[in-house]
Amino acid sequence: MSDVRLESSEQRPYKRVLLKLSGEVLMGETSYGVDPETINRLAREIIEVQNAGVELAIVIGGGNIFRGMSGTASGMDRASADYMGMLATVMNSIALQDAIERNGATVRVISALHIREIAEPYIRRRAVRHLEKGRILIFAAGTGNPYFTTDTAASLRAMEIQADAVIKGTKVDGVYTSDPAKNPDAIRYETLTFTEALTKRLGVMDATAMSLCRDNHMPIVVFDVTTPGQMLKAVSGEPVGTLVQEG
Ligand SMILES: Nc1ncnc2c1ncn2[C@@H]1O[C@H](COP(=O)(O)OP(=O)(O)OP(=O)(O)O)[C@@H](O)[C@H]1O
Ligand SMILES: O=c1ccn([C@@H]2O[C@H](COP(=O)(O)O)[C@@H](O)[C@H]2O)c(=O)[nH]1
Repeated sequence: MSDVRLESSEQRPYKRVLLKLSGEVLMGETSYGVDPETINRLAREIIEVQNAGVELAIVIGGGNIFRGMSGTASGMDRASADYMGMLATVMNSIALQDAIERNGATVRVISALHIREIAEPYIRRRAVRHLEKGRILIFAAGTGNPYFTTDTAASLRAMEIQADAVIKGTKVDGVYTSDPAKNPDAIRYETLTFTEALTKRLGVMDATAMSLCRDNHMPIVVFDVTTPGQMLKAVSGEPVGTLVQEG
């Protein structure tokens, strides 16, 4: 793994980024939970980004755990099911914290729900201070509110910590004209405006998250985090995936 430092502003447009990691990518080739090899590889890439001089805060989804429990959750009160989803993100956050620490970097899990034995509570100014001190941050439990998603949590926290961009690492390599998992003829956008993404209902990120980023001028890069090396390229401003920004 390289240990490049990105010095010029042309090479490194992003000094502080919010990385949204899809929960499902943590599964690797397995069908549920966290694959040790995959999370270890992601941890190394995260540290590589930090070593390049980028301040990094992370929000992880819960799809690898929660989607597997959707049968259990069906018929449940929506808010209760959502709290289960948020707890799934806490488990993923702890797993990622462990993997990052084992690879030698300093990391803090900050939770939107109070679980003080295992994670710090979310206090915005404290979170920013951690970043300034060079610690990697993992925001667990989404927004702490039901009826939201971790995409929205990523957008919200990006605004709060004054990140330069949200980079969404997922299993698709960008935003397509329609869901590439369902339509093999879908075409990938290299760039896209928020208005286009919203009016065409391009489903890679939910509308609440998109609108929040649009209204607060926060660019989003959607990229394939299953391909090694893409994360560093995404924060370096190299053309990877799809850049969603104002027109
Ligand atoms: N227009 C589109 N372009 C790209 N992907 C799309 C589009 N519409 C739907 N998708 C789907 O969006 C999904 C985004 O995946 P992802 O797993 O990141 O979702 P998530 O809800 O953020 O994460 P999690 O797995 O944690 O719940 C992909 O599975 C992809 O097939
Ligand atoms: O702010 C939030 C974030 C998440 N949830 C619930 O958790 C699951 C898992 O998150 P994903 O973004 O789908 O990976 C989500 O489906 C919600 O049920 C939430 O309620 N509030």
